[in-house]
Amino acid sequence: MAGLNGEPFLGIDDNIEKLQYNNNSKEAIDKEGLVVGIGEDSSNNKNNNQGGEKDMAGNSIHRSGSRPQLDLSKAEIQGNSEERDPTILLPNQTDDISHLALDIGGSLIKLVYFSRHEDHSVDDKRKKTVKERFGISNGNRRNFPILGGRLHFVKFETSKLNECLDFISSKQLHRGGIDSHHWNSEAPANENAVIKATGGGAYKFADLFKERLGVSIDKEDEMDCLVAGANFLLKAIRHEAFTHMEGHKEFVQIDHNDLFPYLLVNIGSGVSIIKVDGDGKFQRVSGTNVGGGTYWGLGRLLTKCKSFDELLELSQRGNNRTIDMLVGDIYGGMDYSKIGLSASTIASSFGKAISDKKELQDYRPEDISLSLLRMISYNIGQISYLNALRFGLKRIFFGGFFIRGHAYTMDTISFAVHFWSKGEAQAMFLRHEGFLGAVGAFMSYQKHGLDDLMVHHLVERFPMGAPYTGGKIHGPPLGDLNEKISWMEKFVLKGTEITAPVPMAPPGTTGLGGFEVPSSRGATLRSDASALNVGVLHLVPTLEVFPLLADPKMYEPNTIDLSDHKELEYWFTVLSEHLPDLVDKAVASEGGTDDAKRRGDAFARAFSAHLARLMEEPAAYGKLGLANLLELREECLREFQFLDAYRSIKQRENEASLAVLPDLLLELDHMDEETRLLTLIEGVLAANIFDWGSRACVDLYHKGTIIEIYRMSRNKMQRPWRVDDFDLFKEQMLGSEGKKPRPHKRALLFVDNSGADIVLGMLPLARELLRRGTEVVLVANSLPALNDVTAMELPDIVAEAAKVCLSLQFHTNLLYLIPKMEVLVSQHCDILRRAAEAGGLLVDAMNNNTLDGSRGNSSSVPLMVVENGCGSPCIDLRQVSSELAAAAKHADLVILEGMGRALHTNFNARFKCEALKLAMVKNQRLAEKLIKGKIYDCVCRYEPAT
Ligand SMILES: Nc1ncnc2c1ncn2[C@@H]1O[C@H](COP(=O)(O)OP(=O)(O)O)[C@@H](O)[C@H]1O
Ligand SMILES: CC(C)(COP(=O)(O)O)[C@@H](O)C(=O)NCCC(=O)O
Ligand SMILES: [Mn+2]
Repeated sequence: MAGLNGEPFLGIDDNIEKLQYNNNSKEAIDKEGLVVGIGEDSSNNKNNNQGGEKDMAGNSIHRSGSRPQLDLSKAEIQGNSEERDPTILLPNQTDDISHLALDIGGSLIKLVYFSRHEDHSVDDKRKKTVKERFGISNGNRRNFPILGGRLHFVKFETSKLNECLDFISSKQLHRGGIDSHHWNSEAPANENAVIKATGGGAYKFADLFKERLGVSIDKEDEMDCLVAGANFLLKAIRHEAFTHMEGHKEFVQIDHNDLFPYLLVNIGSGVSIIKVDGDGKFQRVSGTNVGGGTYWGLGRLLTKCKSFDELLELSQRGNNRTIDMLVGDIYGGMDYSKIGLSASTIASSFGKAISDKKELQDYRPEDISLSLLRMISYNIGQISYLNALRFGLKRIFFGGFFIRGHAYTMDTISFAVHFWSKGEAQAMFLRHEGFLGAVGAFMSYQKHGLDDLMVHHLVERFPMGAPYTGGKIHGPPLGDLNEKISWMEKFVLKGTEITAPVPMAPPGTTGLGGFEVPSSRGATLRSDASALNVGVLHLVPTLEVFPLLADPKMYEPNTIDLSDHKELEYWFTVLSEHLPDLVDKAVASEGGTDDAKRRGDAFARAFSAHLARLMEEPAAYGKLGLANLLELREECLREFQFLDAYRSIKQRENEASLAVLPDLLLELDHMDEETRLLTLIEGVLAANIFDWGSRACVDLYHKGTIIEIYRMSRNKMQRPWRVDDFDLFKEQMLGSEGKKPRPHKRALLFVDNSGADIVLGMLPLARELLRRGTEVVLVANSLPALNDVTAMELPDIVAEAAKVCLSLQFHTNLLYLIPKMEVLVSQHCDILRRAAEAGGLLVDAMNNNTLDGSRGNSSSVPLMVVENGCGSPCIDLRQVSSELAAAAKHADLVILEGMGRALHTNFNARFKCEALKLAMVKNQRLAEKLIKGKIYDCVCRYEPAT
């Protein structure tokens, strides 16, 4: 069979080396015109497919029965009431809802505010068809304004209330938010605007709020709010709670059904100790007046520090032995081992200050600060333990801003709890430490329905520039991109502040109740502004857990453990080295303008800053996996408005691949079933080489045209592959000993890259499944990531593929050469078109292109496209789109393709149905680690249903 340029298309080519290294000649380029390369593309085809419909799926964490959630009066069904979930109109459900809640404490004001997503989602034909087919409707979308938005966390010093008021006013948060579409600057201020607030300041400053902002404060009980906030965060945020012992931070998986009872210790200015038995069920069992205010207040007097952070920073260079009286001081350097006290145990905090003839100025402020910090932390830990003991509680969660993510503080508290409970009780900390009350106040808005959200509905993102607005203000993303870029530019001049490490306390305990001095790693404490441990919470109620996961509770998306520091270092280097090239592509994708260059620079700085931050503190943003890093990079690009950096590369590769698709299909159709299946799988593996995220591959692309590289890759496809379950898969598909198995009912194909990968790899495989009578659902990204194909792009690609196949029927040259092919062609070339039509993919694209005029063959099994809900090269199957979840319901085969989706993530995932994982390993280290192989080895892993 003749392929491109008369060469056998799939046949073994013994000139691999030549193709690989010598064929980048001008001639080769001109002949095929298909050189893989960077192209400038000034087209502004920005596909932003974010946001979308909300489907509450009916699962809820908790509903507090007494709270009216919706005003249902005069509700009526809109449209067809026969529909499964018809749209319900709620005329009396008002949207005049406040988007802000406050916790005004003795030291700090905490703000939680909401901003709406800009809804760019277009309900294109594909989406409509998918919705109809899978019975997804907007009807059960709860009409809550809170759905499809973001929660931001900000704090101010209470003494600077004016800054806080300015902030609220500048963002118009008391009026619904300046970035909300529903707010209109011309609209008159709502006379009756009310904002929920808790903490003493809600009483103390109510008049000031009325005066300055014209809003009334609706006061919520502080304890109610603390508990509601803690319960929500513990249930809804995956990596909220962690332990911190001897410098080691570990996230704790909270079992939602086994959360209560627990002890909540909130260390603010003062300390509240609360026994929590359930939602809204709690009792404040104790407290202490020796808390965060004590440390800051006493510390300020004794050291003359100007800020809390300065005081904390001092402690890192302190030595408490100069001030504290140790057991050894009393026992002449010996342990008091009979009662388990080492010589270094503090017998009396500040005890040495009595015997010395020294004055305050004779002590180092560093030592004073450390002594004080240790005294207060240890004391709180001990009191907490005693209360846990009183009620037989094993778990103690610590919140409040006294903790401030500071390693030594947490280690001291943990030590006290561990020591006194003899390891029976466990101290845990919360990432949103000081925001519990504010979150609780926000939840007290009856209409937000926040407490219906579950873990998989929330996505936390860490936008750059988030905490840097207006100097001292911490938390919110800079609204305006320009502002953000300027900030990034200024930051470069300022040096390394943002990347300054958070000191980690090294192992320093004696195990006997003593505590050594923390030897700080960084000389400075990371300024609070850059201690970005809390991101922006995106509320995406359409997300669902992939229903085919065998055991969602045990599921861990990441394959590689980045808690191994060597591993972390390696991947950081890979990502850093890839950055210049990525910036080039991104800038080119936006036309290479000055504005694009400026954004490109800012993106590079922002992403580098993230990397530096995570290198110092890998768990800063929650548990870190490779998938998170790769997603962070894509998010960061989007933040600087690079919506599709590889747009033109993808286009070029698609065109090149579509041009040779007919030849490939003809060859395939000429084969017997068994050879064809093997050739198809080979094809998928070979075409996975087109990966612009892999350094090695990108180097390769400079050595040949797309088709040359594809051929070379194919020719290297010798079995057995490094992981080779092909025979098992073949048996499932074709049977053995004459027994034909039933074809799969529906296959989900998680596709990866554009170009050859989708066109010459996955589409032919899809076509084979369709030919066998299996419905095929192509699962593709919702948003661009590297050169991955998106769900939005797929219908056009499928339409083009169907078109070129169809043209085959009229390819007289071919028919002349192989007369028998005529029959074959007319039987099979139509498969893609008919299936795509049945799947609703061709409505627009193919209207005028059907050559034989026959349309709408509904007897064909459908080929469909669903979006996966993500914009990353990897996929976390705990958070997928409702489309995908719906499509999965009747699927009995899952095919995951590519390194990101089948290796970095999901390599170990188990499914309720059969699964095939296909990828080429395009990274030497991963090949060694994962499959004890080498770069360009292939994985074909088949797993029966579990
Ligand atoms: N930037 C800061 N300014 C003042 N205090 C801070 C700061 N960061 C952390 N803290 C500590 O946090 C405590 C306040 O914690 P928080 O949970 O906000 O309680 P409150 O509601 O009483 O203000 C302070 O007493 C202090 O110990
Ligand atoms: C980002 C990727 C997972 C994409 O691979 P794909 O899923 O397209 O097969 C991969 O390119 C990757 O891991 N790149 C970094 C490693 C490297 O440059 O070698
Ligand atoms: Mn990819």
